[in-house]
Amino acid sequence: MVKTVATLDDLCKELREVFDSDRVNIEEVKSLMESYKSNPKEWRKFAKFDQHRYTRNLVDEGNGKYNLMILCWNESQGSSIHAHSKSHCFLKVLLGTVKEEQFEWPSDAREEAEMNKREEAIYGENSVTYINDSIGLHRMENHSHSDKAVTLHLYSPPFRSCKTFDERTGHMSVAPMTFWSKYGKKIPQNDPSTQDDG
Ligand SMILES: O=C(O)CCSS
Ligand SMILES: [Fe+2]
Repeated sequence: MVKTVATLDDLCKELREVFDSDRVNIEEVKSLMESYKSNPKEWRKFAKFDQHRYTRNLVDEGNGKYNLMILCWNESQGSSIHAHSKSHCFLKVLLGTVKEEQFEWPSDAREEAEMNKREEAIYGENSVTYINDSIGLHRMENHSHSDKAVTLHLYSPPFRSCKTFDERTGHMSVAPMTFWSKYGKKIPQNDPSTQDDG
């Protein structure tokens, strides 16, 4: 019997229960996140936008099993192409729409080659998508030129850096995952605790 939740608080509580067991049931987490109908009143205290790049705002550290965070994307802001450090990545759209472009892993790290884009998809409000490294890489973007977007992400286990890739060459770098705010409070950006302490 798939549980449903009515509020963001209920979702946080149910997620803690679900992740109490050691095995992650991907479909169970996806349907739980899908059952929550986005209510800006419940998440706007986490929703901080920045003119320069999308923001990452920690909501819950899930007993150390996952990080739950709210990402805020101004018009046309997007991520780099990235992997998820062998973790599960669940993403729910809370406001607006986001475009996901999925890529193959670069075939050979030694030679420069344009990365293979496999497919792209647009996700609207309340939809949920899932990826992990065995599925591939992706880039997320708020492709709207007029509307903001807000997304809810769950990474399990939490990770503090991830591999990013240059689309033209396949060149890989490692990027630290920092938080713009934690539990609704902005963190001074030179504060080492901005690091994702996953
Ligand atoms: O956590 C990040 O910064 C990547 C957002 S797309 S899953
Ligand atoms: Fe991602």
